[in-house]
Amino acid sequence: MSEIENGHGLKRRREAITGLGDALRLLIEQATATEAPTEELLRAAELIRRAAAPLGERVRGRFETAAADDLLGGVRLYNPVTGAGSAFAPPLEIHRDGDGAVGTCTLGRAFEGPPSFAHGGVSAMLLDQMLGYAAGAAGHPGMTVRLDTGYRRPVPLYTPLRLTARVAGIDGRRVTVTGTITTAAEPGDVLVEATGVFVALRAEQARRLFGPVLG
Ligand SMILES: CCCCCCCCCCCCCC(=O)SCCNC(=O)CCNC(=O)[C@H](O)C(C)(C)COP(=O)(O)OP(=O)(O)OC[C@H]1O[C@@H](n2cnc3c(N)ncnc32)[C@H](O)[C@@H]1OP(=O)(O)O
Repeated sequence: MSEIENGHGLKRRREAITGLGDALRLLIEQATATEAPTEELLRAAELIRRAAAPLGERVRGRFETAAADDLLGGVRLYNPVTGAGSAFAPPLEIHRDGDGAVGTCTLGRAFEGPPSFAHGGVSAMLLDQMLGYAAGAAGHPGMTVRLDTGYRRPVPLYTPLRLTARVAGIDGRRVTVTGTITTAAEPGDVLVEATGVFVALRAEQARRLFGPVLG
């Protein structure tokens, strides 16, 4: 019997995944910001390789969902933007807000593009997720077919950010969603704005793209 077949086991595993994600994010932040002696870097690399080895002993294949995830219930612990278990995710926390969505996150050194500011691709990634969430929350989930981003001011690192998204229009299978990034302290001062187009998949497209995953 799988160790997570009862509810308690699942809760414990999700907490463990979140704990591992937190540790990995700390590692990435420290490893990116460090000016420690070279010997320390060599020692850390060896320790990290040793820590990674047992995790690699049982892994899932490309089309297998994580045992702790609930794909149809929207639980994606390794999503690279929102996933608590993802070393790569800030993670961005998103909530519904009226007819739209609001998100919060703080970006560390690993997301740096121009010195002391976020990489533009990172802003686009955050907004893609925000806009996709707002489309889904409005009952029109789809895949991104277009994402236009306008960079008005650089996005500062180590600063709490606020992101917004709301559906601007629906045209058949196409949903247009707009969104912004500001700092939490100055929500009226838009740093990045985006407009995305999301397309609802036809049944045949969903089968072709996700059949191997959904089974
Ligand atoms: C609380 C609930 C929460 C929910 C949470 C969810 C969070 C999830 C957040 C996830 C967020 C992250 C999300 C991600 O990261 S999604 C990952 C990134 N996106 C992709 O990989 C999508 C790749 N594209 C495709 O596979 C195809 O284009 C698909 C299959 C989507 C459509 O197939 P196809 O291309 O063959 O099209 P169609 O014949 O079916 O027709 C479709 C309609 O769309 C129009 N069209 C096409 N392209 C464009 C374009 N560039 N600009 C404007 N319109 C375009 C097209 O003209 C047609 O319109 P119409 O002629 O019918 O009027």
